[in-house]
Amino acid sequence: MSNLHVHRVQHTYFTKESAITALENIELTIEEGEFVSFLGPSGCGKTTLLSIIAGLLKPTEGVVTINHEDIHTNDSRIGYMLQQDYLFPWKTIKENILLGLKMRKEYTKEKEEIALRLLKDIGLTDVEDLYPRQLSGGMRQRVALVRTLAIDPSILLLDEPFSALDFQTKLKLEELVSKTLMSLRKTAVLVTHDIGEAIAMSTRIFLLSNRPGTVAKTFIVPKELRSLSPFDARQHPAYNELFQSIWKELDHLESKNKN
Ligand SMILES: Nc1ncnc2c1ncn2[C@@H]1O[C@H](COP(=O)(O)OP(=O)(O)OP(=O)(O)O)[C@@H](O)[C@H]1O
Repeated sequence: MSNLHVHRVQHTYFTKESAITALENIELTIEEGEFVSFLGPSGCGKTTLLSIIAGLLKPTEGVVTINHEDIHTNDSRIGYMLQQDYLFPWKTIKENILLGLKMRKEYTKEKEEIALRLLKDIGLTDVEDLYPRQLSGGMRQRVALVRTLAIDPSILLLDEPFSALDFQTKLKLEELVSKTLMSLRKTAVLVTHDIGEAIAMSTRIFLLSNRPGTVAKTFIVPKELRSLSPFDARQHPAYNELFQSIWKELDHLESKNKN
C-alpha cells in the first residue's frame, strides 16, 4: 500500500535579521486514496508544509517519503495545483495541458489522448484550440487540474485552488475535483482556509496550531458525508456538528494568537 509519510519535520526560515520557525515536529501519514486537508490560523505554516511535501523546500529537519522512498525536487509522483492557474497565455489549452509531459520528456500519443479525455470528463469540450484568456476563471482552474493530472502523479497537492473563484463555481469545482480524484484513486492534500471546503472534500482534516505549526488536532470526516456531493454534504446534520467542533478549536487557536 503506497503512503505519504511526513516524519519529524521542522522548518526554520533564516533571514539576515531573524530566524522564524514555521513548523515543528510534524508527524503524519496519509494513506493511498485519502483526501486530507490542512487547516489552521493564518501564518501557521500550511503552505510551508505543502512546499516541503512537494519537494520544493528542503526541511531544516526531518524527511518526507512516499512508499518509504525520500521525495525529491521535481518528483513525478507529486502534482501541485495552486490558487493561480499559471497557464501560459500564448499557448492553446491543449499545448498548456501537454506542457508538463513534454518538459519531462514523457509525452506519448496515448498520454495525450488520456489528457484530452480528462478535459472532456471534467466538462470542457471544444476548448483545446482556445487560449486561456477565452476561458472563465473556473474553466482555467479545470485546465490547470488536467495539466497536473496529465503527468499521472499519485499524490496531488492543492494549495487553496478555489479561493479566487465565486462561491457557486467553487462548490461546483469542489464536486468535480473530488469526483475526478476519487475515480482516479489519487491521494490528495488540500490547504484551505475554508472549513466547509475541508469537510466537504476530505476524509481527514489536520488542524495546525499557531506558528510554529504542529498538528494540534485531527478530525475524521464521518463516512455518511463522504458519499455526498460538497453541496449535499453541507445540508447534512453531521456537517454542522463537525463544522462547529472545528470552528471552536480554530477560534481558540486564533484567540491565543492575538493574546
Ligand atoms: N521565505 C520566507 N522567509 C521568511 N519567513 C517566511 C517565508 N515564507 C514564510 N515565512 C513565514 O513562515 C510562517 C509560515 O508561513 P506559511 O506561508 O507557510 O503559513 P500559512 O499557514 O500558509 O499562512 P496563510 O494561512 O496566511 O496563507 C509565517 O510566519 C511566514 O511569515
